[in-house]
Amino acid sequence: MKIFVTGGSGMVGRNIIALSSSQEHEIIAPSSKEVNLMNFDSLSSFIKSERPDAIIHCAGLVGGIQANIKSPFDFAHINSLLGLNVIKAALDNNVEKVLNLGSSCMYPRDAVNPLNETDILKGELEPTNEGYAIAKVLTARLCDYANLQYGTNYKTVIPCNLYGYWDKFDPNHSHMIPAVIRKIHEAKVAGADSVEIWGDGKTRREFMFAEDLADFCLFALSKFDALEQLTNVGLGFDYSISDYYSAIAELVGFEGEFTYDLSKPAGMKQKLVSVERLKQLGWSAKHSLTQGLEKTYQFYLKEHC
Ligand SMILES: NC(=O)c1ccc[n+]([C@@H]2O[C@H](COP(=O)([O-])OP(=O)(O)OC[C@H]3O[C@@H](n4cnc5c(N)ncnc54)[C@H](OP(=O)(O)O)[C@@H]3O)[C@@H](O)[C@H]2O)c1
Ligand SMILES: C[C@@H]1O[C@H](OP(=O)(O)OP(=O)(O)OC[C@H]2O[C@@H](n3cnc4c(=O)[nH]c(N)nc43)[C@H](O)[C@@H]2O)[C@@H](O)[C@H](O)[C@@H]1O
Repeated sequence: MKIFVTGGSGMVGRNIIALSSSQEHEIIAPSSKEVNLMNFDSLSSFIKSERPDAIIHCAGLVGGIQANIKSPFDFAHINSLLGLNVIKAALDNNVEKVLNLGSSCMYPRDAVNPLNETDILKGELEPTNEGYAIAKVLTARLCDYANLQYGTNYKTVIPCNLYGYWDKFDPNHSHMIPAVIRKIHEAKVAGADSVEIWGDGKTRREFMFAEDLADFCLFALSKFDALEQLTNVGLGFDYSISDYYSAIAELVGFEGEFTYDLSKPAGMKQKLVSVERLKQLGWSAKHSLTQGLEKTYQFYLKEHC
């Protein structure tokens, strides 16, 4: 299968490309310099000339809670335009399959956990990432509407939080796990006696190793007709922020104390996605938290230290 991976130089995209090399797929993954997805005409002519069998839409402006709070307009504008362009260009060029990546932040902030795919748009969004969430809902709905109006086969997966190889370790953009790996590593190297936790540590999150999501995306393309319109991709369990800090401190060998900065934003109290549809497909993630953290820390040491 010829697959156009948008966002191929990002964390999820690079994990998909790394995994697909061992399978019989032809992957095309231009960077934004080669094909700027914000430019509809260049995107559409790229698809017209390459004629992919499928698109996995990973491209986006993506970041942690602090990045989303700082740039709500950019997160809404860029992610909406990317979604509009990719789905319209796929439609115009008769691309057979689109696998669109949503995010668990698109669920209502107060929805009962675990979050079901039927909960989308049933309540107010989380203010810290509302712009990004609106863009994600828009793109998912565009896939639904294209299928209704034109009989296409465009589907959306909704991953929980992710971490892993090729993650962002810059604290201005990082999600929690890469930020905490860097923070605790630097504290250990500096001989610091404490590390600060954002919030009270009681917030809960579900983090999946990105290589496992990449494995699911390729699995989903092979079972595309069995896929529902919306499918959560998660672990089925979560941990508190304090649990993550303790697991990373143990991995790094940091024996200091933790302090709590309650002025820091905590976002949604919990974002655990239901894995009922995932179980029906017969897929589950391979890596435990310990295994995923170990691989990510080794990657950080090799690439960033
Ligand atoms: N990371 C998470 O925790 C998480 C959780 C749930 C869902 N997701 C979703 O998974 C997908 C991938 O996330 P990620 O963590 O891999 O993001 P990432 O590492 O930030 O990668 C984003 C990619 O999008 C590309 N991109 C951005 N603007 C572009 C443009 N105008 N034209 C072409 N390419 C453009 C970037 O390419 P350049 O570098 O060339 O600009 C980059 O390769 C996103 O849709 C995200 O919403 C992520
Ligand atoms: C999947 C992503 O989820 C994102 O929300 P969200 O899980 O809160 O994003 P994260 O930045 O991963 O934060 C997760 C939780 O970890 C806490 N946290 C504790 N220490 C730190 C730290 O040092 N750095 C960071 N970054 N967090 C930290 C943070 O307050 C929040 O409650 C959305 O903003 C994105 O748009 C996207 O949807």
